[in-house]
Amino acid sequence: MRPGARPGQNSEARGRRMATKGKPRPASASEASSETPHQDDIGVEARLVAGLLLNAALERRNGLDEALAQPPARALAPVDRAFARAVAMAALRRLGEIDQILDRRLQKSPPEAVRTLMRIALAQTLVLETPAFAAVSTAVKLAERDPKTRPYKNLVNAVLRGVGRDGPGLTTAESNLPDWIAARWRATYGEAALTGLALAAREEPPTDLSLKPGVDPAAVAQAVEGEVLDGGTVRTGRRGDVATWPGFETGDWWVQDAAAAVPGRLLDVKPGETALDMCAAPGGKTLQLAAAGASVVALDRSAPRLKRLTQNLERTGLAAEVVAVPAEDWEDDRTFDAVLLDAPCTATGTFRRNPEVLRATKPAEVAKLADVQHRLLDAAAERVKAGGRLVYCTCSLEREEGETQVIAFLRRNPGFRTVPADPAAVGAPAEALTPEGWLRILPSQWAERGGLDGFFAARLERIS
Ligand SMILES: C[S@@+](CC[C@H](N)C(=O)[O-])C[C@H]1O[C@@H](n2cnc3c(N)ncnc32)[C@H](O)[C@@H]1O
Repeated sequence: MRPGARPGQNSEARGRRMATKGKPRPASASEASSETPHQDDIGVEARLVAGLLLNAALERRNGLDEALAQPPARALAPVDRAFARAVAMAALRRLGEIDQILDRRLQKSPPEAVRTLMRIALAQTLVLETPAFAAVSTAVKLAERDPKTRPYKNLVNAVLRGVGRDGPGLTTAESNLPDWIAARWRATYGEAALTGLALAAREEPPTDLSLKPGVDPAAVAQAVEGEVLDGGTVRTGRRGDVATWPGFETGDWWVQDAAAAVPGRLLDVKPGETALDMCAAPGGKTLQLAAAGASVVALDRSAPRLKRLTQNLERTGLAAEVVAVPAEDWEDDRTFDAVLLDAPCTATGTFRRNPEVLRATKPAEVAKLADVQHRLLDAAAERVKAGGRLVYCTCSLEREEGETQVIAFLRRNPGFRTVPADPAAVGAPAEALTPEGWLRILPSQWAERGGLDGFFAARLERIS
């Protein structure tokens, strides 16, 4: 299989049997340690934490990462913690399908804590292909442990054994998307694209690396058993802690999804130019601009996130002036040849890497963030020199955070015009090009190569 190719990616979104056949997969993507042991050796504590992580992700944005830093998860050995995270991520990606299977077997909905135990067990058996005896016996032990779930111990046992005996039955990939999101994407992109998005949302993505100038992509690809994509990104299906991979310590590359690398290329900075990255942390795009030889100023309102940017600069030996400030409040009168606005957004395009975004995003947030983007775009425009470029991008699939922003911006700012993108020149799928010359990258594009995150990007130029 090619690096990052998705098992089952050609299957129908509807009416598909859920289990992925074939060899058991390792415990997960970037989340899993390469030391993941046999999953049947891992005990009930890891499963308990998997349930906590799943529920934290369902409750709040960044809930999973926050819960990973809390005592129950931190008390686990690293390998058990990696397993717990992998199970929670698998459950999140396939939550709708798992609930379809459960609901067919349950006459009435059990308490949430019981459902959690069963979700966690089915994520193991049907997605990670953990041996059924390990997943079922640990679920029953966990049910027994808590007075609230104890009365349901036999139900848990019967349901899980029933799925093991009879198979999961038909499930639909679209069931994994919240209804309001599916309805939105259907209306915006059409039924076929929705199917592609739903299929993309089920799978664990490959890892993409952007390289420092002078580093040979073929050599990196060989070292990480990957391939070089159009645009120069190296893609690998390798799992485990990237800090242990060849070239990390020496700063030869940084992790950046193939789509996230497109806006930086679209800005097309030349050595000696000045560039402003207005929402820069954790810095993937700042590194690109610095690597292209620009003199870069990187702003972000979040000092903790900028710490990661500074670490990334140090590791790669690249340079930028870093300022912790809300971009619209930056008291500095410089203007720049190139300005990048990678605006805060709902991040719905990143659902492959962060499946929780689909649960955490609420409809009202789209409008709220669109207001912030509007304000930041106007602040960005003021920083562009005459004849200079502005790239606006978001990792959202919502039109209000992409196309609608640029349409409204060009109406407000007749001194700017679109410079049409050339997808091949920036490593984007050809089908991402819109009639206006912007890029609308969908996670369902490049499906045969393992997909990519969703992004919107437009290149604008100040003509007066
Ligand atoms: C999409 S992320 C940026 C990712 C970054 N460009 C990269 O490639 O690594 C958006 C960033 O905007 C920052 N942010 C939000 N509001 C801001 C504001 N008013 N001014 C500056 N940064 C802001 C957030 O802290 C967050 O780091």
